[in-house]
Amino acid sequence: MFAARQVSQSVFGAVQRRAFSATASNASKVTVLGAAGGIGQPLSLLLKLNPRVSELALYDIKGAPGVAADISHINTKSIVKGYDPTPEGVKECLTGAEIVLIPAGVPRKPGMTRDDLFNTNGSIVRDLAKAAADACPDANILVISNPVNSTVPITAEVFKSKGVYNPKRLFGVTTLDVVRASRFISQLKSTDPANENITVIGGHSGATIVPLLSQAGYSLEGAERDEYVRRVQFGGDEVVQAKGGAGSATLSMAMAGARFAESLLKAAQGQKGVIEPTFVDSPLYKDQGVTYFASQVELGPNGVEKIHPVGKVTEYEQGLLDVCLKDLKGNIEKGEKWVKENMGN
Ligand SMILES: NC(=O)c1ccc[n+]([C@@H]2O[C@H](COP(=O)([O-])OP(=O)(O)OC[C@H]3O[C@@H](n4cnc5c(N)ncnc54)[C@H](O)[C@@H]3O)[C@@H](O)[C@H]2O)c1
Ligand SMILES: O=C(O)C[C@H](O)C(=O)O
Repeated sequence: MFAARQVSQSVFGAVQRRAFSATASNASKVTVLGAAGGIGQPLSLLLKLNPRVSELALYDIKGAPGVAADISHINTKSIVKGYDPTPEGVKECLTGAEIVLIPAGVPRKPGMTRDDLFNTNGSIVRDLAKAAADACPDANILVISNPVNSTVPITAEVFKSKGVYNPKRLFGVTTLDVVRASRFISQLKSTDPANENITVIGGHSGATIVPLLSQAGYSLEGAERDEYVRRVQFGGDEVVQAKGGAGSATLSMAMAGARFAESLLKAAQGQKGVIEPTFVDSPLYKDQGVTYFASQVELGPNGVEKIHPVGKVTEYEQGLLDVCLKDLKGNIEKGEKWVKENMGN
C-alpha cells in the first residue's frame, strides 16, 4: 500500500514536472469564467498543476464551488476558490486577477457554424466583459468563447465604453489551431509533434484559419495539401461530429488554453522571447479594414510586446489569406455593430 502510494506520487510528480517545468517566481491570480463547463473543468485542473499560478478563482452560473472544492484537494500550493453566481461573486472572483480566461458560453452541435452561437455567446461575453472591465481593468483577458472572431471585438467595445481598453491586454485564444496544425503535419510526416510549431494566422473559424506550412519548411502539393488545410480549418467540426451533439472540443482546448496562459505567465514573470499566435487588435491589415488579426505575437509583462508581420508566404497561402481577410472583416464588424446597439446598462 505504502509502496503503491509512493510510486503513484512520483509518477504524477514527473508528469507535473514535464507539463510545467517552471518554478514559480512570482505569484499570479488566474480567473476562469465558465469554470464548470466542458473546457472550464479540465482547464482549471491544468491551471491548478501550474506552479506559476498562486490563486485560482473559478466562476460559473452553476457549479463553480463544487469544481473548486474538488480541485483544491490536489497537492499543489495554489489556493482555489469557487464563487457563487451573483454580482458580488463575479466581482470578487475577478478582483486582483492577472489573467482572466473566458470559456463561458454554449458550444456547437452538428450542422452549426460558430457564427450560429453569436447571439447567445455575444450576450454572455458582453456581460462578463463588463464585470471584468469594472473589477480588473488591467488584467489580460483571454477570450475562448465562440465565435472568437466576433467575441473579441465585442469585449474590446465593452472595455472602450468604460474607458479602460488596453489593446495589449486582449487576446482571442487561437492556440488550438496551432496545436492541430502541428499534430496533423506530424501525422503526415511521421515527426514528433512536440517539435512541430506551425504558424497559423487569421482568425478562428473555417476559412479564416490560415496555416503557413511553408514557414516551417514544408511544401505539400495537390490533394494532400488541400486535405491538410481543410483539416486544420475544419478540425473543430471533426470533433463536433464525433461528439454527436454533446458539444465541441473541450480537452484539447483546455490544453491549448492552459498553454497560452502559461506563455503569458512566463512572459509576465520575465522570460524573454515568448511567442504565440493569437488574435489581437493588430495593425497588420487595418488598411483593409481588418482591425483584429492572429499572427505571431511576442508576449511580455505588459501583454502584447510585439506583433510580428506575417512574413513570406507562397502564392497558395496568399490565396487563403485573401479569403480569410474578407470573412474576418465581416465577423469583426458584426461583433462591433451588435455590441454598440446592444450595450445595455
Ligand atoms: N477558442 C477555441 O479554440 C475554442 C475551442 C473549443 C470551444 N470553444 C468555445 O468555448 C465555449 C465553451 O465550450 P464548452 O464546451 O466548455 O461549453 P460548456 O457548455 O460545456 O461549458 C460552458 C460553461 O459556461 C457556463 N456559462 C454560461 N453562461 C455563463 C455566464 N453568463 N457566466 C459564467 N458562466 C457561464 C455554463 O454554465 C457552462 O458551465 C463555446 O463557445 C465553444 O464554442 C472555443
Ligand atoms: O469547433 C468548435 O465549435 C469549437 C472550437 O472552436 C474548435 O475549434 O474546436
